Amino acid sequence: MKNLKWHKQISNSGNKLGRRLSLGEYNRAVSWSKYLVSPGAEIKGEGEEEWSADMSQLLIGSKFASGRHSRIYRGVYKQKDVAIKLISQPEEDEDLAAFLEKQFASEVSLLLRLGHPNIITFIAACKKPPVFCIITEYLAGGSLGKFLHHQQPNILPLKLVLKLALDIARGMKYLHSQGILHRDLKSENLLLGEDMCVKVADFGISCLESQCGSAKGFTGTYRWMAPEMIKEKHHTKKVDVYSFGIVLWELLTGKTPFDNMTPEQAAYAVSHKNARPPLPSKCPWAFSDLINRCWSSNPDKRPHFDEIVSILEYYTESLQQDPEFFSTYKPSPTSSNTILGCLPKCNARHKFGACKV
Ligand SMILES: Nc1ncnc2c1ncn2[C@@H]1O[C@H](COP(=O)(O)OP(=O)(O)OP(=O)(O)O)[C@@H](O)[C@H]1O
Repeated sequence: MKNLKWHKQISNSGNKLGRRLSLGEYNRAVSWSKYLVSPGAEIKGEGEEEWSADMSQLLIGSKFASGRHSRIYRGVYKQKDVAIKLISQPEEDEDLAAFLEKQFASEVSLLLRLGHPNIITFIAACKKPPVFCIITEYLAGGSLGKFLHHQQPNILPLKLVLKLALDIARGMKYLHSQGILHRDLKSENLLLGEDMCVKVADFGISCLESQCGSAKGFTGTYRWMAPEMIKEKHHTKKVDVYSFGIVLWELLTGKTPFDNMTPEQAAYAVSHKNARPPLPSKCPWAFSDLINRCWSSNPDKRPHFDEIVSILEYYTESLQQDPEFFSTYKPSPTSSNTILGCLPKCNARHKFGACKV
């Protein structure tokens, strides 16, 4: 909170704080915020009382990121550092406006029911068409994608790769245990908090498994998207496991998947030619085996997150006992059975310290 220069206070009392804004910034801030400050009638829909933000308690700071249809601002809500996602409905495109409203409602209703150290914490939301806002905890480390792209390729210590992978897998295991599919798991939607704790974020296209429907007209991100989803076929929780395999590859390489292709070319190569990003030549077997299983073209062959968490915990425990674990660990013909057979005895425990809630 300390170093923030607030440029806008969104409350009934108007703009109280501020550095000088550039004209562009000022126009943008005003054009977005006028909807939030307008005193007009605010009709609360069903269940809205539960999450509706008290706007007099909200300070909006500077914009620090953008999504396809959103802008993300830093802010303070009830004395807590927060991130505020502002979504604005375009006036000229009714279909998109309706889609964004539906997406907002769905994201809020899913976020409301979640509570886990590896899932972003929802704080409140506001609905003042044509602008909606979602307030979540602010994660100072930014996205995992940004973090990885600032590293030299292939040099993240394996211990850190393991810790980050385990955080993500635990968040996803919890999400699936709640019957929710994320459907857009990628390094840009994974945020870094204190102590390099990773939290899963952006539930804009997530759904309850029972209500997901087909993937027709789907807007996920091709480079991370499972082949059955690209083909708009029936899909299950296993689409997230596929995306996790790609994220694991990103953690090991620090690269963007299929960076020599357009997203559409990547989608075609994955779904019609079974293409996958190349594994590094020195990739420890323990990781290459897990990645290959996760991004298998047959969803049934992909492990569940329960198993992924167990495997990663086993690796963590083994690495603590033997610093050479990754270079000495070799596959046996029944490799995955070997790991799983060992798990109850190993009773692997996470020693990196849990993320703070
Ligand atoms: N709570 C937060 N703390 C820190 N950074 C955040 C937070 N929420 C979002 N961001 C940043 O903003 C970016 C976009 O956020 P988010 O993915 O939620 O928006 P979006 O509109 O759904 O984007 P898209 O539709 O393009 O996926 C993230 O990649 C991240 O860098």
